[in-house]
Amino acid sequence: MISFIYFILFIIFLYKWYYNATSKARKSLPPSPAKLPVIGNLLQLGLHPHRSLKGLSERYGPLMMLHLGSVPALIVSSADAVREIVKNQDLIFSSRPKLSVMHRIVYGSKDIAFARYGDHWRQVRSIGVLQLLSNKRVQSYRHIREEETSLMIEKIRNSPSSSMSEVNLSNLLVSLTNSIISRVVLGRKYDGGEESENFELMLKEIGELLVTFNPGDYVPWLNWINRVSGFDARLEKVAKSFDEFLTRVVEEHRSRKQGKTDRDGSSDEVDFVDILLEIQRENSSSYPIETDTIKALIFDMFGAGTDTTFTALEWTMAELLRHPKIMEKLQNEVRLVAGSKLDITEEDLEKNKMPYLKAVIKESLRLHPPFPLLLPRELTQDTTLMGYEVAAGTRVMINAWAIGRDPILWKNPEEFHPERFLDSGIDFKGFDFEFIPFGVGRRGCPGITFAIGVDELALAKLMHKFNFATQKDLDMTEAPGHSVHVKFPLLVNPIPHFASN
Ligand code: HEM
Repeated sequence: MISFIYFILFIIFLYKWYYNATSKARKSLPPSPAKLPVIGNLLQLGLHPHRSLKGLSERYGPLMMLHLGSVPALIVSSADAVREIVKNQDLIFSSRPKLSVMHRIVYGSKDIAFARYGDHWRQVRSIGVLQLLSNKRVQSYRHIREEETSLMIEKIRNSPSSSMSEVNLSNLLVSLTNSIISRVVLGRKYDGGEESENFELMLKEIGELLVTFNPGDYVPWLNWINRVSGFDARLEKVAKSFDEFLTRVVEEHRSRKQGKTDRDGSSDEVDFVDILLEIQRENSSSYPIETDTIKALIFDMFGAGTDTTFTALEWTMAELLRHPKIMEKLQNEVRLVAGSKLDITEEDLEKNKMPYLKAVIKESLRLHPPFPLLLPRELTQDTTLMGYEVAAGTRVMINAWAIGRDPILWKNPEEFHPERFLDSGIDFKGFDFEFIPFGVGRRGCPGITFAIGVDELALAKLMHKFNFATQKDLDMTEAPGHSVHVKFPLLVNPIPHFASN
């Protein structure tokens, strides 16, 4: 009998010990919503993951762990957690996961945006920051921004429907950003003709593949679905066409350098392809740059640069159309600076001559960051973050959209109120963790100067030249996707402003 009692006591002891040990371990993991077998929390992401994740983080906290199929994902939804990452652990949070579509398109992640952290990324990032996107280089393309924005104004003015019915402003903004990036990167525009149509179709197809749910990225043994559904075949086809296009672009630039051909209608200025080929020719670095890397970098400039720059402008215009008083205040500022001049130039934007314009763009980026979840990161080492243990290999998603609407950080966060940025000193360069539309740390966006240069000038010119009938009930529904657009194109009624025309 006594041995039986000892046996029971021993079992109770074992149970208590096991319970304590496991609950201790459980306590140190970030909280997690319940998950389904195989697919984990994938269904909980919904069509607009930034919104669903904000809802979940209000229940589970600013650091939570989800399981996207078999991929563990840490969701970061507070400025404090971002501060802790950037200040103390940036290095181990600076890699990217392998995403199959991008990996195939950019030659096995040889670009900047999707390269894993390491020597290759350091090399291409420094080329991007120092050679392609430096302030000086961006400044040298000023005439392209001025010409293309003037062309957009002309198109609106000459549009047959102008002042009578609707102009599709979204299309014009896409075409503006595409034209600027094409001229800067490739040396010429692709507008009109078969080549341009193919180019646009390729970009569209890649965009569609990127937003198509890819089960193999989350549950590797479901990879076969992509083969059966035709997804893999589509990806192969567009990757091949894009490679053929980029090969032609590179060859054209090489032979032009050797004096073999003249480019029709293009200027002699140096574009990004010229710069990259020059770096390859010089071969001065210890890390020679392959032609595939050049092609991957060209893709990056389009992939990371066009959609985002256009989306930021589109949301800004959408908010202005809904807020007539704010639009009027902005028009007054721009028209006052322009004075009797017929055209706004970049000089008019220098030295903070248009503080309200800057505040309007910031406020729009706060409410509508084009990449609401930034770009995904991957943790390279086991770590402890704010008391929670997180394992190497965990995907990290930072909800910039939720942070920009956090009521603890922002007064009336859902309101479009640009005045909050006047005299506040808060900027988007990655040092103010409550406002991070361009990301943070080592992997933060290197294209800020480029993007803001285009957006400020385009917005100032639109405000200078036109009045727009306001649309208080404008549909602000978001389209699903990695970069989040207004779902329906902006149709506007521009009325030329007499004094500035
Ligand atoms: C309003 C416009 C833009 C927005 C909102 C934006 C936003 C972002 C964000 C959120 C990231 C990820 C940052 C992170 O992981 O912390 C990023 C990365 C990047 N962006 Fe931008 N971007 C814009 C325009 C541009 C432009 C115009 C270019 C180039 C022409 C560009 C090139 C890149 C590149 C190369 C990366 C990858 C950086 C890396 O992984 O090291 N972006 N951008």
